[in-house]
Amino acid sequence: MTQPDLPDYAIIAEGLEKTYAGSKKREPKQALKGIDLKVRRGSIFGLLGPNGAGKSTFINILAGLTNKTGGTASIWGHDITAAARQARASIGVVPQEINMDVFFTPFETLELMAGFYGVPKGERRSDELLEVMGLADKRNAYVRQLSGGMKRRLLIAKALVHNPPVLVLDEPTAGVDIELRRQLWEYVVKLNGLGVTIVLTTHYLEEAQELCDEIAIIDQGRVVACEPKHSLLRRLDRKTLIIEAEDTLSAIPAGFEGLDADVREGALTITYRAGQTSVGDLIARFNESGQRIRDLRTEEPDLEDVFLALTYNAGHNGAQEAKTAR
Ligand SMILES: Nc1ncnc2c1ncn2[C@@H]1O[C@H](COP(=O)(O)OP(=O)(O)OP(=O)(O)O)[C@@H](O)[C@H]1O
Repeated sequence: MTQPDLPDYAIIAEGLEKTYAGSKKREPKQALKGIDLKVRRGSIFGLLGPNGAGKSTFINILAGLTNKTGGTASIWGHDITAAARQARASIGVVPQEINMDVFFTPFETLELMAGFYGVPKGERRSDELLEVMGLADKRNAYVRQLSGGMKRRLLIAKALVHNPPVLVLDEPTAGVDIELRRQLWEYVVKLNGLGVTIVLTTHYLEEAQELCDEIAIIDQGRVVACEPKHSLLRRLDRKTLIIEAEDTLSAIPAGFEGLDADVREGALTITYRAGQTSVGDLIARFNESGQRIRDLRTEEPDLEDVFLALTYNAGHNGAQEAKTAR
């Protein structure tokens, strides 16, 4: 602990396992095969993985909705089994589905939820939450009159009524248009600025890349990566150099034998390992070939490339779905 009473990690999972019991018709399913994860306090943590990787199972265990079958987990320093009540009080979960009683107003919805959590009347923050989530002017409207984006914001507010230091968002923007997604993420960043540790699952890898400072990738019930975004992106140690010549190229110039080079749309594209080859060497080779450079640029791998490389298992299409979901 660096500050009194504040844990260094908002969530710690060690060897967390879940096997769903089988039935006559169904084999038991081991959804989590020993998850080790640490979510740093104050971070925006992305939990990524193909469909069926185990993300929802993991979140449901933390939320107290599903029982683990092995390992340990703690939220804000509280063991989810030994100190279940404190652990549950430390986390708010925004579910994938919109599940609200449409006949209540946003204010009533939050008050009811606060009552459910046993928050005394004097300590409730319904109006403050409506303000933070940009819903103050909808305080007394009926939920059924709210737009999709407003409903999602209300769901976030609902998960925050008991003032949890950790907020988990399970695919909060699935099926939401780009403008609304951007708006929702602005609120999430704002909450993080107010000190809330955020864990989110998303299929939109570009957004995870933009928003998250730490990322875990889960595949088939196992963690295949868990590290700061920047080190994850460096993992591939791969860059691409694109050189446009004064004259449009029709073939790979001499000197690039043995390298991963190609001519695309008249430009030379070379993919290389940054640790082994320097841009200077590649440019020198190009000049030696007698060509003159008109323009050049480099491209670095993005989260999608890393995700695909780490979850590339036979029969998996989740990564591909993630790619097409954008
Ligand atoms: N109640 C259940 N009974 C049996 N198997 C289950 C149950 N819930 C989930 N599973 C299985 O456990 C595995 C992990 O599922 P989970 O929903 O945690 O994955 P996910 O990563 O959240 O996927 P998605 O991105 O599609 O939501 C899958 O193979 C799923 O079919």
